[in-house]
Amino acid sequence: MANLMVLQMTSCPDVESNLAFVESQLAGLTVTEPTMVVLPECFACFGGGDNAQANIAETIGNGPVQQRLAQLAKTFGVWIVAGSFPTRNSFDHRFSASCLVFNDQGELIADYQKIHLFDVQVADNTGRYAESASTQPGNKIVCFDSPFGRVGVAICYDLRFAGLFQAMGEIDVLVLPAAFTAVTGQAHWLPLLRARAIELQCYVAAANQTGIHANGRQTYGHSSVISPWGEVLVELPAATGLVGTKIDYALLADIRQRMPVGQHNCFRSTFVEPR
Ligand SMILES: O=C(O)CNC(=O)[C@H](CS)NC(=O)CCC(=O)C(=O)O
Repeated sequence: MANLMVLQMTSCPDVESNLAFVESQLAGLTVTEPTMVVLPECFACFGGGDNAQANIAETIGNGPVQQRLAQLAKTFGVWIVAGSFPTRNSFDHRFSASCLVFNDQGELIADYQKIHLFDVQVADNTGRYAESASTQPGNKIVCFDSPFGRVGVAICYDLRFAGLFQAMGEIDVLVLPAAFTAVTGQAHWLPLLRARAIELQCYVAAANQTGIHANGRQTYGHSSVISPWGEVLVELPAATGLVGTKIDYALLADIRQRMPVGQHNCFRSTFVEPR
């Protein structure tokens, strides 16, 4: 058996207080089987503007926040899917929105850079979002094998682009850190999550930001874990905290055996090797 958990946060610009919150939540867990905890987008720093993020950017595999996450994963014996965190490289002045995956030994075993950037006008008090001004888009699809099965990674706005998920091939779990806005989340968050779960016949573990942030932005909350049949198994509407559920591998196999959409799919990806 294995557990999938999502941590809902109201992250602020202060890194230490956000990390302290993550730590306090993990400290409350009793871990007796493999457990994966998904943190939201910008878990370490949110609402402080692009400069605040640029200031804490680290190179992948190196830096104080990554060290802290590795130590938390090891101490509490959980896999951590560390939302998005700004990472730096030498070929672009902008940072990448990276999702960093640590195993329960504290090893960094995957990193994904958000591909679709939120350059969108929303009918809220922010209005115009221009993520690509500060963020460099990623260009590689990331899936990895784990005690939870094969896991695909996407971040927030990526959720809207079905082609990305079709290209992943067969996965058992989709992890999705997000900072979905209150306005767009109300309209689209759960239907999109459920659609991805139904189409891919996989669990979806989606961790969102919630509430009102330092810059006045409001995020939607409703972090949830969805079953491969598209049911919302657990959901946290507005509060911060952890929720989760066990993965039922017999259910996964049964759904795919009865309705083998992966095999019937005439548009199946040739991009990723079949497992
Ligand atoms: O910029 C930051 O500070 C952190 N990044 C975010 O909050 C990102 C980009 S602005 N948010 C989204 O992608 C929301 C997507 C969304 O809400 C939708 O697809 O409807």
